[in-house]
Amino acid sequence: MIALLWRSRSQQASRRLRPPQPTIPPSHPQGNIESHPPGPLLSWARLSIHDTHVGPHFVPAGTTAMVNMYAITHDEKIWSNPNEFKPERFMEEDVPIMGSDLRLAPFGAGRRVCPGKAMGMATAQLWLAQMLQNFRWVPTENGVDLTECLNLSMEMKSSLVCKAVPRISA
Ligand code: HEM
Repeated sequence: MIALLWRSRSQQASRRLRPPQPTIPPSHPQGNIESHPPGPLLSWARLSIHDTHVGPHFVPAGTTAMVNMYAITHDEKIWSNPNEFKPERFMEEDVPIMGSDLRLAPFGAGRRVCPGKAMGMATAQLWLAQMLQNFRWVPTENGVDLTECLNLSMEMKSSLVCKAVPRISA
C-alpha cells in the first residue's frame, strides 16, 4: 500500500516553496513517534505526462505525485502501534530498507532510488561508531526533545544540545 499526495500544476504554482505537510494526528504525542523518516515525502516533482493509474488511483496527465513515506511508516494497517517507540520491532522482523520493501524505504525505491544509499548507510554507521568510541555523551539539563519540524527534510524542532566528553585525553 502506498500513500500518495497529488498536486495539479495550478496547486503547485500557489505552493511552490512549501511541500504538503504530512498529517500528524493531534492525539499523537509527537515526542514518542517511532519513525522519523529523514525524507518524509519521496519522489519529489515526478510529473505524469500521460493519464495513468497507480494501483487503484487514477492519475491525470500534468499531476505531480509524491510518495508519503511518513504516512506509510505511521499506518496502523502496516505497523502495529506505529507511534510507540519500539526499535526492537526491527529485530523481531527483519525489514529491508534499501528499496525492496515499501513498508520502510528511507532511500526511495525503483528507478529513482537514492544512488548514494550504500554510502549513506556506511558513513552513518561510521560516524556513529566514531562518535561513541571517542566521546562519552552526557545529558544536558535541556534533555532531548524529539518534536519534529518538516522542512524539505525532517528536522528536529529544537536543536539537540549534547555535551561530548573525550574518552581519551590528548
Ligand atoms: C542516509 C543518507 C541518505 C538518505 C536517507 C537519502 C535519501 C534519499 C531519498 C529519499 C531520495 C529520493 C528517492 C526518490 O525520489 O524516490 C534520494 C535521492 C538521491 N540521493 Fe540520497 N540519501 C542519502 C544519501 C545520499 C548520498 C551519500 C548521496 C550521494 C553521494 C545521495 C545522492 C542522491 C541522488 C543523486 C538522488 C537523486 C536520484 C534521482 O532522482 O534519480 N544520497 N536520496
